[in-house]
Amino acid sequence: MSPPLIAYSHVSKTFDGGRIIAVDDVSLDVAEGELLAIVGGSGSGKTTLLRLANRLIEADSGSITVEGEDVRNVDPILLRRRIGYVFQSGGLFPHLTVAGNVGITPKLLGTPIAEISARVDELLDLVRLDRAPYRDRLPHELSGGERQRVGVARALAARPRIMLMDEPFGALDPLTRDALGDDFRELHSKLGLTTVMITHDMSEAILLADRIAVMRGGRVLAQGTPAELSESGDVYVGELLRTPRRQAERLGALLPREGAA
Ligand SMILES: Nc1ncnc2c1ncn2[C@@H]1O[C@H](COP(=O)(O)OP(=O)(O)OP(=O)(O)O)[C@@H](O)[C@H]1O
Repeated sequence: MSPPLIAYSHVSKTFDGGRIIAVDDVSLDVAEGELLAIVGGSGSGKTTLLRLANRLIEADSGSITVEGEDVRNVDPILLRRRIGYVFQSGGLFPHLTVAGNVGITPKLLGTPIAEISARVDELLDLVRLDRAPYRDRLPHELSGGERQRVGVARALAARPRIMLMDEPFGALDPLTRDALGDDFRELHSKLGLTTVMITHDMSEAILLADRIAVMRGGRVLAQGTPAELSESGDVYVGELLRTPRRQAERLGALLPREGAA
């Protein structure tokens, strides 16, 4: 088996002079080509764990390797160029157009203007946004789903092998969320990405991810495929896993059968 693309080994991070333990002795491997979902309640340490990988946050102890290199030995700017990052709310620059946002990294890298323009078109195609109507719009002229598509396009601009996504579809209506989730899963496979995606929604994690890590109180309680997670004796993990099935059963009982409506 090839070595993990991202590996956390006994990583801890505290804030506020040690009073807040955000990440507590976490060891976690992300294999090449894998889509790993991190699931957990608010404040369980998901975002902190994600941002430790691209050094938006520095660990107190333990080690993190990305593509075999200890992140402490890599210049943070170069590291972030290798790792796409998608924010919960898109995180777009409000004063830049869609093309400006998507092309910002190639521009910073000194790419010639004509090439940037072609790359922007290519990226908009990848995330299924029509070029003509969207290129020149500002972020506030987009729907939430469109903003997230632009956020994904921008994160892919420097052709990273790794994508970190912080609740990318969390604030969207269920249909848009499903469509974006499916589209991203396809992109992930097509581009051969390795992705770590935060979600608080176990159904989304089961549907999209290859493996799931469950966090609570800064610790990873369990990790594995849904089948492996169901073997975990942890009560909280069991509760999280039962929720989607319970919802499906209740909906199944309440909704008329397809065709009968
Ligand atoms: N910069 C910071 N300064 C102080 N405390 C912080 C900081 N960042 C995070 N924390 C605390 O660390 C803990 C973990 O936060 P984190 O944002 O990683 O959780 P999360 O699981 O991503 O939450 P959410 O789902 O609400 O985004 C929380 O108690 C949070 O208040």
